[in-house]
Amino acid sequence: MAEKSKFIEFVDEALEKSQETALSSLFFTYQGIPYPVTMCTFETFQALDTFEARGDDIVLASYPKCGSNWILHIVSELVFAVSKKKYEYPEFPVLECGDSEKYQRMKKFPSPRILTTHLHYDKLPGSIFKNKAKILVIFRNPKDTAVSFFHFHNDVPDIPSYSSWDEFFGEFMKGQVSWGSYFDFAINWNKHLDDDNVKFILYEDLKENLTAEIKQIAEFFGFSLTEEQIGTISAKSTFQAMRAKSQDTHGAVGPFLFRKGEVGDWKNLFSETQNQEMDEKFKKSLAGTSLGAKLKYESYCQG
Ligand SMILES: Nc1ncnc2c1ncn2[C@@H]1O[C@H](COP(=O)(O)OS(=O)(=O)O)[C@@H](OP(=O)(O)O)[C@H]1O
Repeated sequence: MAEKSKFIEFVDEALEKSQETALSSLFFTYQGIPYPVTMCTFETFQALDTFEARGDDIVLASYPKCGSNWILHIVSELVFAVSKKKYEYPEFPVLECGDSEKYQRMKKFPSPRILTTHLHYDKLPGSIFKNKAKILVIFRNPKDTAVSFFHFHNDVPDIPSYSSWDEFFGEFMKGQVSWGSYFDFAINWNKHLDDDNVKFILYEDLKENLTAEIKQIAEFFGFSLTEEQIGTISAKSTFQAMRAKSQDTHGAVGPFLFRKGEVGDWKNLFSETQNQEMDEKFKKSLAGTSLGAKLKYESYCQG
């Protein structure tokens, strides 16, 4: 049997810890943001300051459930296409997850290193900016994000469940979920989406025109690929293709992580009152901002 990847090894350990963790003790707070004790530690956050980014690191930033694994797959395939070397994850790719020694080990990893993160913009290690690593940030509409987050908790047998969608919705709106508030995350990123070395993409655009978006991602990272190569990567990056392989790539959690992959699933769970509450929150926090426009809220969250 093939050796377990670092990715699956880490996920399996987190699931094991989750079995013994009640929802009420799932989170610890670091610098005002709740994180799951099953994946993050205080010591690792302290050690994060020692992380030395490189100019050729590839940083993939997102709030949970916005398509992090999707862009990780796409970018890994792009790296593979240009280097002809399969990108192996020497560590669990989420920068802030794992033991506190990981940043020392990472010093030895060859470039380009692909790092994913759910950290809010102002919590990212300063060396990422100082050394001008490129950051691809993916956003998804907040209603589908919340629904995906809820299902992940309640569908994966070992992860602590909420008593109901209504309970989860309340916690999501308060930002009392892993990696904190979607809206704070968005507000934090809003001013930086047009910064040098930052590229914004929208889950819904990726869904609508995968090939064109992959081309743009390749251009952003300076990867030169033929139309044919882009087409091949696009075919391998559809929801169906990724879900079919999810057990091999992500272990037991795979089929739960690649759950539905649709736009508009929120219509199956949101009540009218919840719709109004989120629309109001969006209006107060993001409407009229650059990110607010980029999210195309009216198209994806209303009607
Ligand atoms: N290829 C492709 N096409 C469309 N949608 C996709 C794809 N890959 C992942 N996904 C969907 O992304 C959701 C999981 O998001 P993340 O990978 O960010 O999750 S995590 O925060 O890292 O756990 C989760 O959304 P839901 O299906 O709505 O739950 C995944 O299905």
